[in-house]
Amino acid sequence: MLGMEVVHQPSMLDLAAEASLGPLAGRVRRHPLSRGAWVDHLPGWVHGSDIVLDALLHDVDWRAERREMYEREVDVPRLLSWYDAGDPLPHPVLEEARQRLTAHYAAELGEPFVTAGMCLYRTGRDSVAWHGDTNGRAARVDTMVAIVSFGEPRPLLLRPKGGGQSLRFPLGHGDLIVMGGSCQRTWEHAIPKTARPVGPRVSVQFRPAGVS
Ligand SMILES: O=C(O)CCC(=O)C(=O)O
Ligand SMILES: [Fe+2]
Repeated sequence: MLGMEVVHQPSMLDLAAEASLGPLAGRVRRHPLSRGAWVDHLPGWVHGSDIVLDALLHDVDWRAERREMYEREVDVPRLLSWYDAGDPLPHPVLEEARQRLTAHYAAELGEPFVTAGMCLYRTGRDSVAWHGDTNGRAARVDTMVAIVSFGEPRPLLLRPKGGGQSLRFPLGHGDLIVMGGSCQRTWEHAIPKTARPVGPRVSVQFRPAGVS
Protein backbone atom coordinates (compact mmCIF):
# COMPACT_ATOMS: atom_id res chain seq x y z
CA MET A 1 0.00 0.00 0.00
CA LEU A 2 2.95 2.30 0.62
CA GLY A 3 3.63 2.28 -3.12
CA MET A 4 0.18 3.64 -3.75
CA GLU A 5 1.06 6.83 -1.92
CA VAL A 6 3.66 7.89 -4.44
CA VAL A 7 1.33 7.41 -7.40
CA HIS A 8 0.24 10.81 -8.68
CA GLN A 9 -3.38 11.46 -7.91
CA PRO A 10 -4.82 14.12 -10.20
CA SER A 11 -6.02 17.10 -8.19
CA MET A 12 -9.35 18.78 -8.89
CA LEU A 13 -7.40 21.44 -10.77
CA ASP A 14 -5.77 18.85 -13.04
CA LEU A 15 -9.12 17.24 -13.71
CA ALA A 16 -10.69 20.59 -14.45
CA ALA A 17 -7.95 21.42 -16.94
CA GLU A 18 -8.57 18.43 -19.17
CA ALA A 19 -11.21 17.64 -21.70
CA SER A 20 -11.94 14.07 -22.75
CA LEU A 21 -14.37 12.00 -24.78
CA GLY A 22 -16.78 9.37 -23.56
CA PRO A 23 -17.51 6.16 -25.49
CA LEU A 24 -19.51 6.23 -28.72
CA ALA A 25 -20.38 2.58 -29.26
CA GLY A 26 -23.58 1.63 -27.48
CA ARG A 27 -24.18 5.23 -26.41
CA VAL A 28 -25.14 6.99 -29.62
CA ARG A 29 -28.89 6.87 -30.19
CA ARG A 30 -30.13 6.67 -33.78
CA HIS A 31 -33.31 8.45 -34.85
CA PRO A 32 -34.43 7.18 -38.25
CA LEU A 33 -36.08 9.95 -40.28
CA SER A 34 -38.07 9.68 -43.50
CA ARG A 35 -36.60 9.14 -46.99
CA GLY A 36 -33.43 7.37 -45.87
CA ALA A 37 -32.25 10.13 -43.55
CA TRP A 38 -31.22 9.61 -39.95
CA VAL A 39 -29.75 11.46 -36.99
CA ASP A 40 -27.44 10.03 -34.31
CA HIS A 41 -27.47 11.85 -30.97
CA LEU A 42 -25.21 11.62 -27.93
CA PRO A 43 -25.58 14.33 -25.29
CA GLY A 44 -22.45 15.11 -23.24
CA TRP A 45 -19.91 13.27 -25.41
CA VAL A 46 -17.13 15.74 -24.52
CA HIS A 47 -16.34 15.97 -20.81
CA GLY A 48 -14.81 19.27 -19.70
CA SER A 49 -16.33 20.95 -22.74
CA ASP A 50 -16.01 24.46 -21.28
CA ILE A 51 -12.21 24.18 -21.48
CA VAL A 52 -12.56 23.49 -25.18
CA LEU A 53 -15.03 26.37 -25.55
CA ASP A 54 -12.45 28.68 -24.00
CA ALA A 55 -9.79 27.59 -26.49
CA LEU A 56 -12.23 27.95 -29.38
CA LEU A 57 -13.32 31.44 -28.37
CA HIS A 58 -9.75 32.68 -27.93
CA ASP A 59 -7.65 30.79 -30.48
CA VAL A 60 -9.85 30.46 -33.56
CA ASP A 61 -9.49 33.07 -36.29
CA TRP A 62 -13.19 33.93 -36.39
CA ARG A 63 -14.33 35.68 -39.55
CA ALA A 64 -17.43 37.72 -40.14
CA GLU A 65 -17.43 37.33 -43.89
CA ARG A 66 -19.75 34.85 -45.47
CA ARG A 67 -18.70 31.59 -47.01
CA GLU A 68 -20.63 30.38 -50.00
CA MET A 69 -21.60 27.08 -48.43
CA TYR A 70 -25.04 26.40 -49.67
CA GLU A 71 -26.85 25.86 -52.94
CA ARG A 72 -28.89 28.97 -52.28
CA GLU A 73 -28.09 32.22 -50.55
CA VAL A 74 -28.91 32.14 -46.87
CA ASP A 75 -28.57 34.87 -44.30
CA VAL A 76 -25.78 33.74 -41.96
CA PRO A 77 -25.37 36.06 -38.98
CA ARG A 78 -22.62 34.20 -37.11
CA LEU A 79 -18.83 34.00 -37.21
CA LEU A 80 -17.09 31.24 -39.16
CA SER A 81 -13.76 29.51 -39.49
CA TRP A 82 -12.72 26.66 -41.78
CA TYR A 83 -10.08 24.00 -41.08
CA ASP A 84 -9.05 22.11 -44.18
CA ALA A 85 -7.45 18.66 -44.35
CA GLY A 86 -4.15 18.82 -42.47
CA ASP A 87 -4.81 22.10 -40.66
CA PRO A 88 -4.08 21.60 -36.96
CA LEU A 89 -7.28 21.92 -34.93
CA PRO A 90 -7.40 24.42 -32.04
CA HIS A 91 -7.75 21.80 -29.27
CA PRO A 92 -6.34 18.23 -29.11
CA VAL A 93 -9.70 16.80 -28.08
CA LEU A 94 -11.04 17.88 -31.48
CA GLU A 95 -8.34 15.87 -33.27
CA GLU A 96 -9.30 12.91 -31.11
CA ALA A 97 -13.00 13.48 -31.79
CA ARG A 98 -12.40 13.41 -35.56
CA GLN A 99 -10.41 10.16 -35.26
CA ARG A 100 -12.99 8.54 -33.03
CA LEU A 101 -15.84 9.54 -35.35
CA THR A 102 -13.93 8.21 -38.36
CA ALA A 103 -13.35 4.88 -36.57
CA HIS A 104 -16.92 4.58 -35.29
CA TYR A 105 -18.53 5.31 -38.66
CA ALA A 106 -15.91 3.62 -40.88
CA ALA A 107 -18.12 0.71 -41.95
CA GLU A 108 -21.07 2.95 -42.81
CA LEU A 109 -19.27 5.98 -44.21
CA GLY A 110 -16.35 4.26 -45.92
CA GLU A 111 -14.13 7.35 -45.76
CA PRO A 112 -12.70 9.57 -43.03
CA PHE A 113 -14.05 12.78 -41.58
CA VAL A 114 -11.54 15.35 -42.84
CA THR A 115 -12.54 19.01 -42.63
CA ALA A 116 -13.74 20.97 -39.62
CA GLY A 117 -16.09 23.89 -40.12
CA MET A 118 -16.63 26.06 -37.07
CA CYS A 119 -19.48 28.42 -36.28
CA LEU A 120 -19.71 30.88 -33.41
CA TYR A 121 -23.17 32.02 -32.35
CA ARG A 122 -22.26 35.00 -30.20
CA THR A 123 -25.75 35.70 -28.84
CA GLY A 124 -29.34 34.68 -29.48
CA ARG A 125 -29.32 37.05 -32.45
CA ASP A 126 -26.91 34.79 -34.31
CA SER A 127 -28.51 31.95 -36.25
CA VAL A 128 -28.48 29.93 -39.43
CA ALA A 129 -31.49 29.69 -41.74
CA TRP A 130 -33.01 26.45 -43.05
CA HIS A 131 -30.60 24.69 -45.40
CA GLY A 132 -28.96 21.37 -46.28
CA ASP A 133 -25.16 21.07 -46.55
CA THR A 134 -25.44 20.31 -50.25
CA ASN A 135 -22.19 21.69 -51.63
CA GLY A 136 -19.97 19.21 -53.43
CA ARG A 137 -20.85 15.54 -53.44
CA ALA A 138 -23.48 15.97 -50.75
CA ALA A 139 -25.84 17.25 -53.45
CA ARG A 140 -25.92 13.80 -55.08
CA VAL A 141 -24.90 11.09 -52.62
CA ASP A 142 -25.53 10.10 -49.02
CA THR A 143 -22.91 11.38 -46.60
CA MET A 144 -22.48 12.35 -42.95
CA VAL A 145 -21.99 15.61 -41.10
CA ALA A 146 -20.96 15.21 -37.44
CA ILE A 147 -21.43 18.23 -35.19
CA VAL A 148 -19.89 18.67 -31.73
CA SER A 149 -21.27 21.62 -29.76
CA PHE A 150 -19.69 23.75 -27.05
CA GLY A 151 -21.09 26.43 -24.79
CA GLU A 152 -24.69 27.47 -24.35
CA PRO A 153 -27.17 24.99 -25.86
CA ARG A 154 -29.10 26.18 -28.91
CA PRO A 155 -31.76 24.03 -30.58
CA LEU A 156 -30.91 22.47 -33.94
CA LEU A 157 -34.19 22.05 -35.83
CA LEU A 158 -34.66 19.48 -38.59
CA ARG A 159 -37.56 19.25 -41.02
CA PRO A 160 -38.24 17.30 -44.21
CA LYS A 161 -37.70 19.34 -47.38
CA GLY A 162 -41.08 20.36 -48.74
CA GLY A 163 -42.64 20.50 -45.31
CA GLY A 164 -43.53 18.31 -42.38
CA GLN A 165 -43.14 18.15 -38.65
CA SER A 166 -39.80 19.38 -37.32
CA LEU A 167 -37.54 17.76 -34.75
CA ARG A 168 -35.58 19.69 -32.13
CA PHE A 169 -32.24 18.81 -30.55
CA PRO A 170 -30.83 21.27 -28.00
CA LEU A 171 -27.05 21.20 -28.63
CA GLY A 172 -24.32 22.58 -26.35
CA HIS A 173 -21.81 21.57 -23.62
CA GLY A 174 -20.14 18.72 -25.52
CA ASP A 175 -23.19 17.21 -27.24
CA LEU A 176 -22.77 15.23 -30.47
CA ILE A 177 -25.19 14.98 -33.37
CA VAL A 178 -24.51 13.20 -36.65
CA MET A 179 -26.74 13.78 -39.67
CA GLY A 180 -26.52 10.82 -42.01
CA GLY A 181 -28.04 8.99 -44.95
CA SER A 182 -29.91 11.35 -47.26
CA CYS A 183 -30.31 13.97 -44.49
CA GLN A 184 -28.54 16.82 -46.33
CA ARG A 185 -30.62 16.32 -49.50
CA THR A 186 -34.04 15.32 -48.18
CA TRP A 187 -34.13 17.26 -44.92
CA GLU A 188 -33.15 20.78 -43.87
CA HIS A 189 -31.71 22.04 -40.60
CA ALA A 190 -31.53 25.44 -38.88
CA ILE A 191 -30.44 27.16 -35.68
CA PRO A 192 -33.17 29.75 -35.02
CA LYS A 193 -32.66 33.06 -33.29
CA THR A 194 -33.85 33.36 -29.71
CA ALA A 195 -34.91 36.33 -27.59
CA ARG A 196 -33.64 34.52 -24.49
CA PRO A 197 -30.33 35.88 -23.15
CA VAL A 198 -27.89 33.11 -24.13
CA GLY A 199 -24.12 32.95 -23.97
CA PRO A 200 -21.94 31.93 -26.90
CA ARG A 201 -22.22 28.54 -28.61
CA VAL A 202 -19.58 27.10 -30.92
CA SER A 203 -20.37 24.21 -33.26
CA VAL A 204 -17.65 22.13 -34.89
CA GLN A 205 -18.79 20.24 -38.00
CA PHE A 206 -16.68 17.36 -39.24
CA ARG A 207 -17.27 16.36 -42.87
CA PRO A 208 -15.65 14.03 -45.41
CA ALA A 209 -13.52 15.62 -48.12
CA GLY A 210 -15.52 17.38 -50.83
CA VAL A 211 -18.60 17.92 -48.69
CA SER A 212 -19.63 21.27 -47.24
O1 LIG B 1 -24.35 25.15 -35.62
C1 LIG B 1 -24.82 24.08 -35.97
O2 LIG B 1 -24.95 23.14 -35.19
C2 LIG B 1 -25.25 23.87 -37.39
C3 LIG B 1 -24.31 24.48 -38.37
C4 LIG B 1 -24.68 24.17 -39.78
O3 LIG B 1 -25.70 23.65 -40.07
C5 LIG B 1 -23.72 24.45 -40.86
O4 LIG B 1 -22.77 25.21 -40.63
O5 LIG B 1 -23.90 23.95 -41.96
FE1 LIG C 1 -25.62 22.84 -42.03
